[in-house]
Amino acid sequence: GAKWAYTGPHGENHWSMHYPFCGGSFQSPIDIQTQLLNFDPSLRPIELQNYNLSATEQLILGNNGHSVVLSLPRRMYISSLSQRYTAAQLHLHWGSSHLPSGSEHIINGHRFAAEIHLVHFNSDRYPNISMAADKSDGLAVLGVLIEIGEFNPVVDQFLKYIKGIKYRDQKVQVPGFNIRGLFPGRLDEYYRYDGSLTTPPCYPSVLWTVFKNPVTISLQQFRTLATAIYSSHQQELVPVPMNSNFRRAQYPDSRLVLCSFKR
Ligand SMILES: NS(=O)(=O)c1c(F)c(F)c(S(=O)(=O)CCO)c(N[C@H]2CCCc3ccccc32)c1F
Ligand SMILES: [Zn+2]
Repeated sequence: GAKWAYTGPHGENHWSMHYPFCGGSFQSPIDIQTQLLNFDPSLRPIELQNYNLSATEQLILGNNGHSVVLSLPRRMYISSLSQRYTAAQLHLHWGSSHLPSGSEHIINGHRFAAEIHLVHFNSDRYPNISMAADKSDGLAVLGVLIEIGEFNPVVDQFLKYIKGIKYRDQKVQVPGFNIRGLFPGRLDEYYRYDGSLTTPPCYPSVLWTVFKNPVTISLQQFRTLATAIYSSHQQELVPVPMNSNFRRAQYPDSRLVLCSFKR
């Protein structure tokens, strides 16, 4: 599709020119206002199957010009939703080295340092993610908020290879690891709402789950994430650093944001 960016003439205020859904309803991310949440007792703990990958499994870590993306094997899936949602990839959104504030979802106006998204598609109904991406029940994305603090040894399982994907379209192989370790301890405490892809084509096709409890990465790890990669190709004359790759909060409209926990 047409090229898009987070700043400049192809920045988010221009996305709807080539991607009409970006100007539509049910857009993500949003500012989660905790005093407006609706507790929903039917929201069960998230159950993840086959997330503990062996080191003999090789994953592809890539730079797609918009984010750092880790491919995930299809045997990983979410089993606690009404239909099976099979893993496709995980990617991150972050700030810049002098502004460690780049999560997409914000809580009461507070932006966290970064955010991990694990993208899944409804494999009960669609053969692959491309067929699912524009369907209202097509995708389920799990969001994990990241704040600066203790070093994160699980994030480092892929972050330590980031120097191999400095430029757009570069890829490296990464040994498998326990992807469950990227999540906070409590998979029963989360926010839930109907939203969209946060990048073009912005399809309103995502069942969003954002975990209440953030995880940490160290300031050094954050600086590596925020300074190591470029959204431009290696042969381009002007290297474009990749940082602040987050979309601003969208209008909630009349959407209800549910939560799986009281207080
Ligand atoms: N924040 S977000 O909404 O979760 C989110 C991103 F931010 C993001 F950059 C990507 S992307 O890297 O593919 C860049 C352009 O879509 C995706 N892609 C998903 C949905 C679109 C179709 C597709 C096809 C194969 C694999 C992944 C995906 C995305 F879902
Ligand atoms: Zn994302």
